[in-house]
Amino acid sequence: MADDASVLPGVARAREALKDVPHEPGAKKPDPILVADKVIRRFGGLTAVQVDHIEIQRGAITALIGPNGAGKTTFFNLLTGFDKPNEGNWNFNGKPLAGVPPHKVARQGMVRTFQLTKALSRLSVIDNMRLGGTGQKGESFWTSLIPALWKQQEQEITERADELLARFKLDAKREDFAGSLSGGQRKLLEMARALMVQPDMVMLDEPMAGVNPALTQSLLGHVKSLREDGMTVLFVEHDMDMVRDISDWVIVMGQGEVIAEGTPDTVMADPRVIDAYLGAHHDGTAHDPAEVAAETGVPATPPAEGGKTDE
Ligand SMILES: Nc1ncnc2c1ncn2[C@@H]1O[C@H](COP(=O)(O)OP(=O)(O)OP(=O)(O)O)[C@@H](O)[C@H]1O
Repeated sequence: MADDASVLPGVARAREALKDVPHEPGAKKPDPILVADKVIRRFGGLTAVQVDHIEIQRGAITALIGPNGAGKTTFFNLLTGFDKPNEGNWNFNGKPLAGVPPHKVARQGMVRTFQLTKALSRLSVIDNMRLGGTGQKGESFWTSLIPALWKQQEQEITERADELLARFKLDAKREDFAGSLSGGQRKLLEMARALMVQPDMVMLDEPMAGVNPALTQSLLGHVKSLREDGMTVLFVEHDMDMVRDISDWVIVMGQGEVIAEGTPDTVMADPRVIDAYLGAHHDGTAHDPAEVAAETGVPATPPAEGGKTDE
């Protein structure tokens, strides 16, 4: 667990709330912001997602991990309305969200970022931010008809965008094309843009991918600050250092299902998790367990008895 657990109130709150939750797939949480049931997504003969039950604790940082192809991104796409399940239901803040399109999901307070950033490269940084602010909670048809109202709203959107750019240290890049930013700066821009809708929950798909080490700490700091601001964070990540550093809870997917849940330490020592990571490499390509361990942070040594070896 991170050392800061004793100093940051958001961390202490989240960990206290989760301390008696059983370490088992589908575990019930004391105050879930998101509850999903029997979510299935098939692509032809392949069942990419088959999640029986999942709960995400409000105000905590939850990591969703699992080997390549486990269904993490597909599950994100389903929850946020970018894809449709064959079956399944989920509630966010007590309201059913299945079948709701992405912009309405965002209005309900659930936003996401993408593995490959979606910043519009030929728009300036500030315009990317402003776009993130359209369709806000409270914006109505009538507002759009009355110039004084939409001008006021436009001004509020720009003010909020500038505040966020300052917070994410992108204010110096305000007028630059988003396309000129580094990979890490784009990740920051995407996170900042997601906050334009003042969400309750932020879903980050591989926030560390392509980020150079100079920006890593800053990105981690921003994710932690979301929790301190009372937001819920759910993120997909392969970087196990990041998972260990910032997560209050970890959910593991393997072949579309939730196979384990718990605190970072217990999950990473769980034989089922180690198996899933090593098993995922039983695909005909040669993989050295040590290499897998280096990539995933999951120890290379399989359990002494009954564990799979990567032969
Ligand atoms: N649009 C699609 N059409 C067909 N198959 C798909 C589609 N999207 C995903 N899949 C398949 O569904 C499975 C789950 O993929 P998904 O991208 O959700 O996994 P993931 O856990 O996010 O992997 P990664 O960590 O590599 O991003 C994979 O076998 C993938 O090939």
